[in-house]
Amino acid sequence: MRHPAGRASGSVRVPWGDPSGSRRLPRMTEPIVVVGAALLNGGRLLAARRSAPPELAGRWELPGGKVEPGETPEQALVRELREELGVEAQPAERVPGEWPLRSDLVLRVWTARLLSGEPRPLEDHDELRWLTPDEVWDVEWLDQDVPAVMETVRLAWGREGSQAR
Ligand SMILES: Nc1nc2c([nH]c(=O)n2[C@H]2C[C@H](O)[C@@H](COP(=O)(O)OP(=O)(O)OP(=O)(O)O)O2)c(=O)[nH]1
Repeated sequence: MRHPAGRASGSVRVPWGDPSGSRRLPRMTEPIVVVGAALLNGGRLLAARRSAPPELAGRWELPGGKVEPGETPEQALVRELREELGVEAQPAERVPGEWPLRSDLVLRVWTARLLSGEPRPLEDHDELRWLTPDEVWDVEWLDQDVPAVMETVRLAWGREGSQAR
């Protein structure tokens, strides 16, 4: 029996129903990288509250967005912070780890330094907060961001990212 996927994708050969007997496996697609900025200034971390889509609205995240083709994650971070917050920032250090967001998206985080401007929620967000280490768990982060924020806290402030509020 020929699998429907075999008909749908002309260029990818599947081992079943292939008269040439090719054993090439279907190509796996790489997830799109979403770069999150752990923007730090004066010992505080910037958190942004999403305004869309409805299933994410009201929850807090690290500002950023998808890396576009031909861009490095660091370039994407600078572009996204300019677009979303109207600031100039400089990426500093990669926060170790990566966190799946959906099957096709993965979150990677860099710390970043604010170079100029005062962040304003221009796109995708309706509120911003600069959080001290003691306030970092006062906002309701997106569930998938919690481990990323824990690692960020560890790297930036050298403490355990305990979720104790
Ligand atoms: N920026 C950002 N997005 C996150 C985080 N956590 C999380 O689940 N996401 C999700 C929300 C979105 O589905 C996706 C990022 O898309 P986006 O809408 O912010 O990125 P973008 O500006 O490049 O989007 P687009 O409208 O151009 O497609 O990742 C996070 O900490 N930061």
